[in-house]
Amino acid sequence: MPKSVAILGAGAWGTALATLAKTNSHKVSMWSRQGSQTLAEVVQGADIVLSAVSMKGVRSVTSQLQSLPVSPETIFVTATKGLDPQTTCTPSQIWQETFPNHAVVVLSGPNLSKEIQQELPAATVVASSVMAAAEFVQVVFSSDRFRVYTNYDILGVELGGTLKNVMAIAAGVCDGLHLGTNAKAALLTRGLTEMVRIGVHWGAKLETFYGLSGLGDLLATCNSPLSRNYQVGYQLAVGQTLAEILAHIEGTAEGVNTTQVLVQLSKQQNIPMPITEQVHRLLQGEVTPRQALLELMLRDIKPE
Ligand SMILES: NC(=O)c1ccc[n+]([C@@H]2O[C@H](COP(=O)([O-])OP(=O)(O)OC[C@H]3O[C@@H](n4cnc5c(N)ncnc54)[C@H](O)[C@@H]3O)[C@@H](O)[C@H]2O)c1
Ligand SMILES: O=P(O)(O)OC[C@H](O)CO
Repeated sequence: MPKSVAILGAGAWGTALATLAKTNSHKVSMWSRQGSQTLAEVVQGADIVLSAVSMKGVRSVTSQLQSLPVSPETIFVTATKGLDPQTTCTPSQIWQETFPNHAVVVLSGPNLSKEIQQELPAATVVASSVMAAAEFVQVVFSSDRFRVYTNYDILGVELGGTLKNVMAIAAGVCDGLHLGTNAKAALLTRGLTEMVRIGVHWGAKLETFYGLSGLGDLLATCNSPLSRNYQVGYQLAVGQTLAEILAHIEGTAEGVNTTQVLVQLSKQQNIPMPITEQVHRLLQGEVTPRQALLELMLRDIKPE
């Protein structure tokens, strides 16, 4: 039975998700700031409203939607991977706070949009406290090239996709400096430890970080030149400035803003995040990539 899917944000990810829903014969309408249709027209009668706007647009889009008549049955899906710099909220927290009576679903996983547009196989996770809503979204997007799993742990699924962007910047640096496979394995493993440490402290489930939305997305993003966050790290390592990189990058590298928010929170809450801290200092221009590496290697020795 075809469903009506409204996609907000016509960037790389919104467009790829629209393709997946259309391939399953659903009725898809898209909204973007530059588009010809109004937000009201696009969301009218939608079974699913899926947001793939970048973090900086989430507040503005939710508040525009709040004043529109949206059916109480409509499910909101968020596919944004970031943290709000003003409130440090995750995107799903903003959606749920704006629409407390609606089901909110997080969609997150190892999903490089260019590979999905090339029709390569991929898997993802849809998480919600309302399992019927997660299952509805699962059916709408599942196909022989996109395998969708459900999960109850909204926060864990959302944080996996968000926190790995910081590690992807570090991984790009690692590859740009040609530090080798041993170094990369150490970085990703210790990076995952850091993601787990803060995520579990905030209430996410440990096991979620070892699934598709955690380890899965970490592996995809940290090993692919298609990742914009990886590109930021790689280009810093080969001598470009952050301003030069951001001026030329195609799309959004959420990890730059996420690092800022995370460092602030980890300091306030006294959670050690050494890799994130060095990524932050590098993005601020306080250390060179080689100095950041040395700082990490020369930390006090300790048990694993
Ligand atoms: N591209 C991917 O492979 C991929 C995969 C999974 C998740 N994501 C996540 O999805 C989000 C979007 O990524 P993308 O690659 O599509 O980025 P993009 O830069 O290609 O697109 C971002 C979209 O957000 C919109 N937007 C930004 N600010 C807005 C505002 N104030 N009001 C309304 N719309 C606004 C832009 O117009 C654009 O349509 C990011 O959080 C990203 O981490 C991306
Ligand atoms: O291009 P990136 O770095 O935003 O990564 C895209 C997706 O998050 C990969 O799952």
